[in-house]
Amino acid sequence: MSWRVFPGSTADFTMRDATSIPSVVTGVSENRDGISETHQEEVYTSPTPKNEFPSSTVWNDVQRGGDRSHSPHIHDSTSVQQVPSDVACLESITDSTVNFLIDCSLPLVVKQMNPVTEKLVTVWTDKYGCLGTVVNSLSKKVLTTVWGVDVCLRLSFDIVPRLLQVNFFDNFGWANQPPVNAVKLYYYETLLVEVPDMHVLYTSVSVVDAGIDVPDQPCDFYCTAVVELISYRSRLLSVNGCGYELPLRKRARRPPSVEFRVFTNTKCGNFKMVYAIFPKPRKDEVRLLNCSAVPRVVLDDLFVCDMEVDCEGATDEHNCSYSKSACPGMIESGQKCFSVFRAELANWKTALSACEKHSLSLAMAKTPKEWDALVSSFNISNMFIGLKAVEVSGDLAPAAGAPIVLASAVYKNIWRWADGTIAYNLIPVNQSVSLSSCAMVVSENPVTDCQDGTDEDFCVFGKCSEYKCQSNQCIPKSKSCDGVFDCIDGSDETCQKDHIQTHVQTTSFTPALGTTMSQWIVVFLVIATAAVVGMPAPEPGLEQRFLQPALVFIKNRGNRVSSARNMALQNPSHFPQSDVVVLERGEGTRVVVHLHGATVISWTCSGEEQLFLSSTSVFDNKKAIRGGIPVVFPNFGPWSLGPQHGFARIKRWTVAIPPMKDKNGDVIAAFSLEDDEETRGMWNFKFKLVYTLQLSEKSLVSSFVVHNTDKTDFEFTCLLHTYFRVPDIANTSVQGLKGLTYIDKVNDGKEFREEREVVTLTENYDRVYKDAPKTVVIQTAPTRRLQLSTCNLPDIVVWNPWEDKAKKMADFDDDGWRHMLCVEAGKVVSPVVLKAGDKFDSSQTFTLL
Ligand SMILES: O=P(O)(O)OC[C@H]1O[C@H](O)[C@H](O)[C@@H](O)[C@@H]1O
Repeated sequence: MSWRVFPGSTADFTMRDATSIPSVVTGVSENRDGISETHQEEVYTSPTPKNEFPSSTVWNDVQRGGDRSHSPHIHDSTSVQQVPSDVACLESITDSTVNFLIDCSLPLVVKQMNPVTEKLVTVWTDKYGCLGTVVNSLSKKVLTTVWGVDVCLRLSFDIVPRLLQVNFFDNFGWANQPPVNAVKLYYYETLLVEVPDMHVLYTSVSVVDAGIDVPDQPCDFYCTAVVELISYRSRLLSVNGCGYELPLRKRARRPPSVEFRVFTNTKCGNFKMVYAIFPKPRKDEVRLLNCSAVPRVVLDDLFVCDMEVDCEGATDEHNCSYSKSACPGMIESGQKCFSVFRAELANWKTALSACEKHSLSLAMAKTPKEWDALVSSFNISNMFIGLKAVEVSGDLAPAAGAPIVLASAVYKNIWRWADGTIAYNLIPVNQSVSLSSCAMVVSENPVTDCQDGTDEDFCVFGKCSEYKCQSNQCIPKSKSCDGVFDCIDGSDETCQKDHIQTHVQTTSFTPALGTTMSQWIVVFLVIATAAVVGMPAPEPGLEQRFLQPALVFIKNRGNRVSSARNMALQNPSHFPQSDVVVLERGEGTRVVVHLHGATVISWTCSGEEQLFLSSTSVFDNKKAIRGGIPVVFPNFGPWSLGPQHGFARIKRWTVAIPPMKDKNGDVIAAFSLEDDEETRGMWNFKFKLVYTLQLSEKSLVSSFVVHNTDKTDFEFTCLLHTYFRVPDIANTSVQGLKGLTYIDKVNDGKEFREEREVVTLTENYDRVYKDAPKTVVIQTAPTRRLQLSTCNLPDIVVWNPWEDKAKKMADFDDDGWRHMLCVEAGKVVSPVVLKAGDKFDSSQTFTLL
């Protein structure tokens, strides 16, 4: 059976409440040949249309990661909408495929086969919001959501099995198949994403095993593909970093599309496919994407910590494991910092101008050694290099058969390194390449001897009389704090002018002094294939070989450093400067506090992040932050007077003591919260909370003090709700709880005695351990242990929602439960009774062992 709705078709579509019970009605439509056919359709009718669509739980699910502030509504359930006469919204429906075109200015109604009942399910959009959702009528699960603003996008699907979650927005989306009971559930599935002309599709596919590995064949893999659809004739699909055949196929049709297919014979577990479509940059352009509107689930998969700057402000490369503190957001190698940009560069000149546009210099190599060092350092087989062009005389011409493809045919030059060695394995300078990037040196110790121009061919540092970024890049003053990221590390938009002024030094980044770059020619080589796994450590002695800033290269999109997942969000530059306070101890040790709830959102110790922060956490200064260390006060758990866990975590705190270093280099800061009309509306007492953080080399002390500033006594419970970041929940444990009585909140609050020395978690876990010892030890990774010492916080809650509950939480990553463990010290079993005028002191100390 196939369907097509023509302009003015007689087929009608009933708007209905998806939560009501469907009835089956017969409808009329026309098939591809224009012949009327009758069909059965599930129609939902509801006398009282609801405002939620289709139900809050499902809607929240769809919302995950998206920043969709307005909530969709459903039309009058009784109204009948017709496809407008001037647009054919619905292209075709076959028994296996629905194709629909969304025009955002018009209401849209389409239909889809219900794969289970094989009856049609009506699909509708919000009238002018261009929202469409396909709901599986049996499971009530949203299968598809389309959302457009002014882009029309065509999507088509094969039959979508119930367990496939598909979230398509106008230019990004994701589909994933969640594992059920840790058993793989595969169908033959195809998703087609059609990409408009002059756009680039970024996509990634990951297959994560659902717990059952075939021996010797671990299933997990992660691939990122950048698919350029320049011409529909081109069959090239650029897929890098995959040791497996990627189930992606480019279709030679117009408009170009990419097919993602999972085969039933795949032995592994669930999969995820994420895509984003962006306009293709012009050839001479390094275009950074405005990632602020891209959901985190998409960002994480496609861009974060892949050693390549994709987003404005380089927010995707902040706080990555490869980046040392000397190179914020950049790759450090040989005492230099590199940023790699994706660009549509055809030749050296466009690379150079693209680099200059970012106030950076094109990196160059002078010797084969530098070349080798860079190749090995970045684990890339081919790159662009800088060479000197020298007039050739006959006897210097390359020997016959030498593996040299020289541009000399064009320029009558031969290419040599600065030390005179002939450069081999080159391709002609005028060879155009379709996909490339440039690396730029943006930070280095000042090369002062270069400034007189006598001894160096290249010098990338000069005076910065303008605005100096924290990354040492020099940009025009007018570009700082103008709402646009110009510094690689985004530091020009933190607007800490005073602070930064004091750091402006006499060196910065301007192109060559003394010698112009035009004396050199850079040849672009195209990467064939390479897999980059993490960031290789620089070779010993590398710095000596880097006499000069190195070179320009293109980089494939390598495997992601999974441990860096989501960590970009824990970088303070993600937030308005007024919202976060940073306790910076140096050497990669710092704490970031969001003033919303005085929530510690990051604690890095020697560069290693200790805290989990959900990538779908909402930062709207209203909702509690999901992760870090929220402060729970004056009530732990559900509260009849106000929100769960009280109001402290959702109030804006004041900075009582800004970050200050003591003589040991430790950093202290304090935050306070006092009662106001809103708090008294829930809990009618006057109070003052003082929350002090002290960051040492290996420890973080959080002291929590409650002052009763009221004339009457009050009672409260409180807790520091720490989310630890763990590579794998399976490898975590808590020691020191043996013999304690615990309240099992997932078992009707019954009490049990903990018999285990080493408490591990294998399921939804929500236990309140009463009267815990002052010290427990938390194993957050096989090689990472922390000690938790408490004072006046006698109870310890151990919590992990596990898979099902995590999925139901809108602000929790689907697989976030694997990567977090909450160990929460508090006073929750019995309340603190605090007399008028009195104070309650408590603290917790985490020390890395
Ligand atoms: O979702 P939230 O309100 O942040 O609460 C998260 C969790 O906090 C604590 O660990 C409680 O013991 C749990 O019962 C609760 O689910």
